[in-house]
Amino acid sequence: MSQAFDYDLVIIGAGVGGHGAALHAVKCGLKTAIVEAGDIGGTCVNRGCIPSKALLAASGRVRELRNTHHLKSLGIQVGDVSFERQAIADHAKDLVSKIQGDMSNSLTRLGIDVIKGWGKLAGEQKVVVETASGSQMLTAKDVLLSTGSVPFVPPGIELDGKTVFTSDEALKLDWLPQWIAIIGSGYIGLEFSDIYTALGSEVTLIEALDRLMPTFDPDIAKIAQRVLINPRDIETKVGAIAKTVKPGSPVVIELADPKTKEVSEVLEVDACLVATGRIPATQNLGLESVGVELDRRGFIPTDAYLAVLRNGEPVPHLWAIGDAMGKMMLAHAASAQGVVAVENICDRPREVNYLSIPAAAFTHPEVSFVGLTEPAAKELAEQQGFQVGAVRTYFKGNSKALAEGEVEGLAKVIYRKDTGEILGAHIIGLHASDLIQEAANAIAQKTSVADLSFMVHTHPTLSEVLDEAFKRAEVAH
Ligand SMILES: Cc1cc2nc3c(=O)[nH]c(=O)nc-3n(C[C@H](O)[C@H](O)[C@H](O)COP(=O)(O)OP(=O)(O)OC[C@H]3O[C@@H](n4cnc5c(N)ncnc54)[C@H](O)[C@@H]3O)c2cc1C
Ligand SMILES: NC(=O)c1ccc[n+]([C@@H]2O[C@H](COP(=O)([O-])OP(=O)(O)OC[C@H]3O[C@@H](n4cnc5c(N)ncnc54)[C@H](O)[C@@H]3O)[C@@H](O)[C@H]2O)c1
Repeated sequence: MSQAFDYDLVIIGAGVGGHGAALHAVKCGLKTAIVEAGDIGGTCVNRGCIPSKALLAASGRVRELRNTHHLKSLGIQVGDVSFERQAIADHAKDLVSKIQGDMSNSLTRLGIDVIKGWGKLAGEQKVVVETASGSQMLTAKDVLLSTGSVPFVPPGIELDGKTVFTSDEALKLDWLPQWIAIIGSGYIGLEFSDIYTALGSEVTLIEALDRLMPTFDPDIAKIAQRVLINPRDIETKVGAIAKTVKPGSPVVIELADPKTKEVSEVLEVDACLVATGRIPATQNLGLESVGVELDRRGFIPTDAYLAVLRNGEPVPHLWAIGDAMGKMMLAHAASAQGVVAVENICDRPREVNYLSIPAAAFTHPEVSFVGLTEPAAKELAEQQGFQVGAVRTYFKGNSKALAEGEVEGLAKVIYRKDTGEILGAHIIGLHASDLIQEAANAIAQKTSVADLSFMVHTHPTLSEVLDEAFKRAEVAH
């Protein structure tokens, strides 16, 4: 370490992004400190991935055990299935404390200084931390910003945290409303529709765009509508914005046309979950002390190497990752960026390949994807002059899915017909979130579908759904 600085690296924000960066920094021999104003683990561990997956796991079991038709087809009968709301909530809470504790221990075990307080830049290579016992100035050769994001609440929507709330409160599962409106059909809207309907609530899903799940590949969205929405107690309002939401009993929601803003309908429900996206937590970070301006949407501007930009040029020794820079708001994207930023700090230039980063919605069944949708792949093909192939394989033709009696599902692989390179893969079906990894690795390594078709998959497994797609792809020789 250079003697001129307190640390080689100071990281502001100990979410999964900051944590991943800190662990890699130690591996690279950097003397590291991490500053955290709230709970170690940030959104993902405390108010995101972890508690939501715990609620999905428990509510998913309730759904499964109440599906007498499915159980009967396997020769099983069960009596009445009941659950304790508070016990399910405690499962999520306990998991959060366990993982938060494990993360804190991993930092201290590796000799990383954890400084509790609000961190902000105080000029180049300087961070000031407002701690409970006063302010502390730190100097560092490099500074990494990983301050994450918070829920976005559109104007006109009033939160009270009890009847109108965001995922921050919903994850506590303090009560189960009989009728809940969920605004937004993105990841949070979809996962919470799964949780609430499994536990017996009626859901009204409100989406501003003209189709539900607007970011999914159209074929997948169609099946998702058929298996995740239609058979459940979910009413949908598509092409409608929640213009105003007033908390209380009942919660009153004015729906309006997104273009004219004219009120078209008024709903009275027991509760409302606002799941309309997230905004970066980038205020009061002292960015002005180094002359950096946030972009139009409040994200920290960065280049491909994750260096923070000032008037389009990298600021020396200042880096940003994760939800705060907003390239892909996912936990594993944030930690991958953390590793890449540290590599760049160590003068080993590296970029993140976003096309190979998979994403999943952990509904029942799950939805996952990596790379481009078919319309996006076709657009690229037109620009670059190549042909796109798309193969679809169905879970109903897979022995393992048949044995499980879980046959709803589709895998779709989109590829270049000339090179066989995979451009995108999309799956809906049992364990889709695990299955997508093979396609993600293939994209990262540019493996052709022709080569993948020779790789041997265990029989009988769900992985054969993708195997069949690789074998059916037609690549020019
Ligand atoms: C309900 C929900 C479910 C989700 N599920 C998934 C999922 O299944 N899979 C997935 O990949 N992603 C999921 N996400 C997204 C995921 O949580 C985020 O992408 C991820 O947490 C981003 O990590 P980060 O490190 O960039 O930021 P964060 O996790 O938000 O961490 C930032 C940290 O910085 C701290 N901080 C901020 N400013 C300062 C400051 N000035 N000084 C000191 N500390 C500061 C904050 O307190 C926070 O702890 C989910 C999100 C939500 C809301
Ligand atoms: N499984 C996962 O990986 C997972 C799970 C949950 C959250 N997340 C992350 O958290 C972030 C936030 O999730 P999210 O679901 O809130 O955001 P999102 O951006 O995925 O979806 C928000 C949806 O709300 C709609 N919308 C916005 N304003 C509206 C309005 N006024 N009325 C009606 N509809 C409106 C949008 O059109 C969009 O479809 C995402 O970026 C996601 O990456 C990931």
